[in-house]
Amino acid sequence: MSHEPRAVSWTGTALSLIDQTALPQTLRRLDIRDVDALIDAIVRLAVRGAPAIGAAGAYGVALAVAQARRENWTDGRLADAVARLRAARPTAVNLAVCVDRAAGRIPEGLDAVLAEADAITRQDLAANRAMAEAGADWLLKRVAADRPLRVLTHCNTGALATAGIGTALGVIRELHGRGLIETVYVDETRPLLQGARLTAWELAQEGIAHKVQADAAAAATVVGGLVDAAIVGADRITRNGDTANKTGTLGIALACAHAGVPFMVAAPVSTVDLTTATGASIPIEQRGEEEVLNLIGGGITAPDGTRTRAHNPAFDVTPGTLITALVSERGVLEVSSGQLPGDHWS
Ligand SMILES: CSC[C@H]1O[C@H](OP(=O)(O)O)[C@H](O)[C@@H]1O
Repeated sequence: MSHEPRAVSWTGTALSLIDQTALPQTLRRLDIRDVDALIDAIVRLAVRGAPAIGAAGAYGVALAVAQARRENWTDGRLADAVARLRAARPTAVNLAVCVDRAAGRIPEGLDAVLAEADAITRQDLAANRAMAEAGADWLLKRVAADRPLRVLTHCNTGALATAGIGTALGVIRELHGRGLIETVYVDETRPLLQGARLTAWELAQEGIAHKVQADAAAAATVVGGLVDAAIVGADRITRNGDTANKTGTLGIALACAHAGVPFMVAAPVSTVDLTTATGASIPIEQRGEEEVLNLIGGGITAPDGTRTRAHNPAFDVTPGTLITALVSERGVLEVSSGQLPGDHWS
């Protein structure tokens, strides 16, 4: 699949986003011309995925600079808009890092900010390609099967979540391109169904065989010998290899460890946070209860009028000790064997 249309693209005067809340039923784009509209799109997951929100955040700084010029903002108002954009979602480190990179160019003017955002996009595109190849090569050597592979993935880590072909889904695309994917087990990824809606949509566009499954089925799929490997993305990776990713990832890693199935994390180095030592310090986004309860009509009301509550952490943290391979554009670290990002990617 050509990864056009891109999840995030700059039109020259506005930020054009695929509205991921409308997929798979409708492919439509949002024309974003101001910072608050972009913050809303990020919070609603109209644009989502660590590298994609990083790129969107960088172009969002350009929107803020253009808006400041149009509306005669003070420097303080511009700084406040940038700070709100940077904080739109707390877990994916890419958003803060990319907003900081673009904001650092503000003194040079709008063109310099746009140039930084373009560089971020180009770097992610190249990183996707490099990690797809490195991840596929490592996996094929590790599994050493003389047949196409059966893999499991969680959430969406494809062209919709990045500037390129994807992270974990990029590895899967590379394997498919070599004729080495038998099927992909796609976790639906409750409550927002990024797997069932977005990953299935991306795989279907390219004729990559896949089966959507309930998140609750993932452990038995792994332990039952139905997959050769699990490949997931990341939102923040700390110095010791602990990795925050979509909620449900930890359970897959535990099942893989129990079953001796390779567990691979694919992420660009822009997702590695070398300022944070362990996963205990990663801020985990807590999202609205309605996202969990909507499926059952908003929840149950007890006779005394109290209503069902919901617990909705958007991410969980997988210890590096459960990660067989961490692949980025800088190569593969066998984290569970002691190869840590803090030692190798500083
Ligand atoms: C290629 S990073 C994708 C990463 O981001 C997703 O989270 P969200 O859909 O909330 O943005 C998920 O954790 C994926 O692994």
